[in-house]
Amino acid sequence: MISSADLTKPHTWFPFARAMKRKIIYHCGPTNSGKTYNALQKFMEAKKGIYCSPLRLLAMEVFDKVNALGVYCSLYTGQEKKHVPFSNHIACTVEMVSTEELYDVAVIDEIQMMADSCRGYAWTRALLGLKADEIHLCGDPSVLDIVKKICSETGDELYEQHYERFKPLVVEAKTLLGDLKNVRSGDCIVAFSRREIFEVKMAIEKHSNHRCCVIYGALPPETRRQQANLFNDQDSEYDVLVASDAVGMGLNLNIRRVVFNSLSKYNGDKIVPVPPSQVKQIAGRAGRRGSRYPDGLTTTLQLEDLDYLIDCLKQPFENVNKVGLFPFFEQVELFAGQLPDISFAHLLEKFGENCRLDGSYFLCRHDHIKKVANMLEKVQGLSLEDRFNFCFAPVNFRDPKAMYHLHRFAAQYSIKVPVSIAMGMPKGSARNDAELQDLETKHQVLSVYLWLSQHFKKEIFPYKKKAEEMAIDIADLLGQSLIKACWKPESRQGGNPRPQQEEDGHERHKGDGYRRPNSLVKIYEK
Ligand SMILES: Nc1ncnc2c1ncn2[C@@H]1O[C@H](COP(=O)(O)OP(=O)(O)OP(=O)(O)O)[C@@H](O)[C@H]1O
Ligand SMILES: [Mg+2]
Repeated sequence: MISSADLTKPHTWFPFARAMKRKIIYHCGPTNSGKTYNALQKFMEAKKGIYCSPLRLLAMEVFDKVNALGVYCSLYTGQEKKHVPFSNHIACTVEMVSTEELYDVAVIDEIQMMADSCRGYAWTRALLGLKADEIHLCGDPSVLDIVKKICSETGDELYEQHYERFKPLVVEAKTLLGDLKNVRSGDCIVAFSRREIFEVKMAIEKHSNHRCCVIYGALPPETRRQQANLFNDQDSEYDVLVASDAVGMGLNLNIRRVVFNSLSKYNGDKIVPVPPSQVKQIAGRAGRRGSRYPDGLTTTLQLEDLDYLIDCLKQPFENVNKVGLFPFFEQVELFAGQLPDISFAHLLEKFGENCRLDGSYFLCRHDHIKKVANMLEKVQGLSLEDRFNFCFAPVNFRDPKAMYHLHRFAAQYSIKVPVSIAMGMPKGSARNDAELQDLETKHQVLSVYLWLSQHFKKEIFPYKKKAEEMAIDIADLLGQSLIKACWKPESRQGGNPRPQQEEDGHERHKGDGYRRPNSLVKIYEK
């Protein structure tokens, strides 16, 4: 009989944070309502502050913005550390936040991600564990109740600050009538697979005078940023953006109208309707304050999708009643003591079956971790802790080449030889989709190398500098390739579109059924 793994009372895991009485300010509201802006003001005014971002791209954006305003700020993500001398401020990705360091002000952006089925634990950990006198949470109202409950357990004071959208989002009932010729300058066409994105780009460039930038999950943040800048730049000829839900979070883009190419997506298993919360978040990208288009519009390509769009926008934010947790290594290690002879993947499975949780928490999905654990099973000489750490490397497990390199890194690490990059630089920008995918994979591999070099002893990953240089060059080549891309996309394995990768937010809410309203509403207020 195995005794259970205890994940109850997670607030007691952070005794130092519990010894403080923290002031928590929840900036609560829909997209484009100034939540992050206001929280960042407090961050910048603080003597010592930390900003926790859902995405590398957003962390980089805050890093640039804050430094440009004269507040020295460092950047800390899984892949890079940019230390700015004399800085007392850090912009980091939420997974990287330290619960050891003391801060005056912390910002946790997109707090509703606590309920994300895969990454939720990182937000929960930040909220429970941050040692900051003042913590600003930014997000929609879906986790407000559960945050209240958590604060009553932790003994922190909670203040709410509610926001409304600066300008209402207007639904265009006309739609594009199924014809991409009807796109206009400032449109962002949203498609949910890489393949669809390139098909849309090709069709628009073939049948109109518009030129398209693209943003999707497999592109490095630097390339996404380059594409976003090109689209935002009024003087460039690139006036249309074709993007996946990778644009859904926090980015400031000059979008006049968000047009949904379709409203269903592959969730890693089957094609499902896009959940309303996500539709709202993406549609909310249109019409940002201070941008060229302060009034936002949204619509669909096909008339038959319009009802679902309106229905999603009308739905109130749902109330989440559980948020994510994942054990620390020490908790897994303690559990492993009872099962000395089983594989790591099996151990994780047993942990999942036997763990006890309080009613407000769920154990985050860890299929990705198990896949890596299985692949590394045969690599001898890795300690339990090494395996645990390798499994968190941000690898796209659907990409066999990337998995091969991760395996190789682990194998070299296990025999304690310096881990090599062993990958040549491409000769130039991509001339077809296969070459483009190759660039994406190469960047992925370098990104994993850089991540490992930050999470393991430096001496074992001595080619960090080289990997950084190569990653910059490849991101650049990807940018150049996208500018001239006009080829038909190829399928990856099996032709299924890929679900979003790690950083782009996972399926958050289940069971959002497809319902059609009877009436058509043209103006939507939130
Ligand atoms: N008081 C303000 N003065 C000037 N600009 C502002 C102000 N408040 C917000 N903005 C600008 O409006 C835009 C939207 O604000 P912000 O990013 O804070 O919205 P948000 O509520 O965090 O949206 P999202 O949910 O999409 O992250 C940003 O470009 C921001 O700089
Ligand atoms: Mg924001």
